[in-house]
Parts: sequence; C-alpha cells; structure tokens
Amino acid sequence: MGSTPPAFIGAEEVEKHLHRASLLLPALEAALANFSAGAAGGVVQPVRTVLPVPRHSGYLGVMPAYSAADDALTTKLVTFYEHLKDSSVPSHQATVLLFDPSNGTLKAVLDGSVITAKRTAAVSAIATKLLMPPFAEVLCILGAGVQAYSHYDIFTELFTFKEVRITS
Ligand SMILES: NC(=O)C1=CN([C@@H]2O[C@H](COP(=O)(O)OP(=O)(O)OC[C@H]3O[C@@H](n4cnc5c(N)ncnc54)[C@H](O)[C@@H]3O)[C@@H](O)[C@H]2O)C=CC1
Ligand SMILES: O=C(O)C1=NCCCC1
Repeated sequence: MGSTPPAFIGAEEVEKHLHRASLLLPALEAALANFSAGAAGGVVQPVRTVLPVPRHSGYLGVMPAYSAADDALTTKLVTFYEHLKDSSVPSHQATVLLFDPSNGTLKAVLDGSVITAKRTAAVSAIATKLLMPPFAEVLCILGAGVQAYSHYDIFTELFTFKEVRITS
C-alpha cells in the first residue's frame, strides 16, 4: 500500500453523489457499450467468483473489473445471505475497492451497498428504455426490499406509469 491511506467513502457520501438515480445512466450506458464491444471496448470483467458459506446460508461474491476507457481498476466484494425475518442486517452488503491502475495502490474503499442498489436499478432502467412497449402503463415490482425501492426511484423518475403494483 502507498504512504497515503485510502479514502473511505461511506454510504451517505455515495448517496449524496448519486442523489438522482438517473445520474448514473450516461456512465453505465458507456460502460455497457464498452463491455459489449469485446476486446476493442477495453473492459476486462471476468465472471464473478461466488464463494458459498453453507453453514450460514450465505455467499461472498468477488467482482473485479478494469476499464481501459476510464483507466479504472476496481473490485466489488458483496455478501448475500438468506434474509432472516426481522433481521436488521441487510441481505446484501457490498464494498467497492478502487485501485490506482498505474501501480496497484489502493486509493479508496467505498460503501458498495448504495452503489449496488442504484447501479442494478439503473441497468434495469436502461434495458427498459430500449425494450418497453410504448403502451406500457403499469409498473410491477416483485419484492419490497432494497432493490424494489431503487427500481421504484429510477423507474418513476424516467418513465410515466398510471399505476405501480408491488407484491412481496
Ligand atoms: N443482478 C444484480 O446486480 C443484483 C441482483 N440482486 C438480486 O435482486 C434481488 C433483490 O435484492 P434486494 O432487494 O437487495 O433483497 P432484499 O432482501 O432487500 O429484498 C427481497 C424482497 O423480496 C421479497 N421476497 C422474497 N421472496 C419472495 C417471493 N417469493 N415473492 C415475492 N417477494 C419475495 C422479500 O420479502 C423482500 O421484500 C435478490 O434476488 C438479489 O440477489 C441484488 C443486487 C444486485
Ligand atoms: O451484482 C451484484 O451485486 C449481485 N448480484 C447477484 C446477487 C448479489 C449481488
């Protein structure tokens, strides 16, 4: 590790930077296009490694990626556990590590849970923008957890629905 300790960017600060979910769209659209372009797009993103923790009904996922276009080297670490009723611990918890790609120094440790919530919903919204039939007027959400909220936020920011139905 370099002499300067890595910055720690907590959930509140991440949330502040991404206060409108749609702020993520341009960066994600570019990243998805780069990924889809194969080697020419300069994205290296191996399939996520998932380590089961069967004794505790959980998993640890490791998700490294490098983007040449952004010169960004990062990995997300995400745990996801069977959600126990009334548990105060979220079923999914994540941390993002950001490295200096030129020398491998760890530059920042970011809360990854807000990023996971908003990124996942934003990618759903991008797919929906391309695939949604023009006459769609009801938004249906299965589940009422973290992703339900983040999907509700961005979908109602970007599209107009007559009705929202949530089942959980
Ligand atoms: N592809 C991706 O990048 C990501 C995918 N996910 C996935 O999205 C899903 C939701 O994640 P979170 O909202 O963070 O979880 P969460 O634990 O916060 O919420 C899950 C919700 O689903 C409800 N639920 C459980 N079984 C159900 C059923 N049979 N029918 C209807 N509702 C049911 C629960 O009551 C709860 O409201 C999970 O499957 C998760 O693994 C989550 C994060 C990223
Ligand atoms: O991409 C993610 O983040 C996750 N995907 C599926 C399950 C847990 C988290």
